[in-house]
Amino acid sequence: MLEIDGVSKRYGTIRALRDMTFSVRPGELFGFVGANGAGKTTTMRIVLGVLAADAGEVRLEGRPIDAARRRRIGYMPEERGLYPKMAVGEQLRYLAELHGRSAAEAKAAAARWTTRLGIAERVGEEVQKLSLGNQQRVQLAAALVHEPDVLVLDEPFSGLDPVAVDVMSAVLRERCEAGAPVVFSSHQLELVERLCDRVGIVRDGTMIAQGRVDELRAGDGAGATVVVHAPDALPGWADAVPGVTASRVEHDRTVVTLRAAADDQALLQAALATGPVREFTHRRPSLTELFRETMGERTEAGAA
Ligand SMILES: Nc1ncnc2c1ncn2[C@@H]1O[C@H](COP(=O)(O)OP(=O)(O)OP(=O)(O)O)[C@@H](O)[C@H]1O
Repeated sequence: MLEIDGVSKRYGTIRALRDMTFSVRPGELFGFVGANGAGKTTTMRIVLGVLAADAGEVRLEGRPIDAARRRRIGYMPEERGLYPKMAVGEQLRYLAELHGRSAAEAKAAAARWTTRLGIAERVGEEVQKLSLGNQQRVQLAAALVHEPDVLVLDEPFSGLDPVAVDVMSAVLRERCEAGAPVVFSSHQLELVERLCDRVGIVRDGTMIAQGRVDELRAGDGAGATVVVHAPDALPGWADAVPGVTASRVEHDRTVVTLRAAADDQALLQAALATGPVREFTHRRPSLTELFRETMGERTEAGAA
């Protein structure tokens, strides 16, 4: 189990993290989501010891994390940490050896992961000559090549094509099934919803909601999502209706988010006032909708 417990961090006057607390269990895929600047990268850097926390503690298997335990983590940093002029295979073997693998183990692991990640033909090429997506595959191989017990990945899916997304997803799932706690940050919320066992939503350096997506849906602050097909309605017709926190157009429908506990009758009346209403159905909010709702709620709470 990887535990982040009450971690705080300032950069000068900026409070990047405030009492950041969450844990990732063995065999669990944890999605770490939040707006730009929310504190995800800072948290991951502290887990890896690249940055020191001002307060709080990171624990692995119940013990404060130290250099030896950190070597058991596979890390994909946001700034990506490869040597641009080194050949792919050489680099992976070097990184595995740096983490204590023998030369033979390093060679076998480099071959295994480059094959698994579809970059076996690139092993002799300099990293800087690869496309960005392929560099990212090498970066994932670099995080895996020492057979880590834990994975911490900063936006591993950004910039990947759909095939690479599938490969990355399958590899992360496999690592979980092998018992590793895996945490990754992402702005691709559909992907996070599809892939993750649990999700943590971070805002202004603190965790404001965490759990399975269905738990977040059932939470006190979760609103309702209503799909309305009112063909004669003008754009923005739902915006001023009491209880509505967001609305957007999806194909020919309006998808409306209602504040938790808000009544849908005002919305129905507003829809009927525009002309015929062909559909008025509640649907389970997606993680994207829950995220917007959570953010909106906090903004309102913060403004109050
Ligand atoms: N080296 C630094 N010096 C000063 N401020 C920093 C530094 N690194 C991050 N910050 C600030 O700390 C806060 C948290 O940044 P962080 O990079 O952790 O967010 P993030 O959630 O990873 O964002 P993104 O989704 O944009 O990658 C932001 O306000 C950011 O501007």
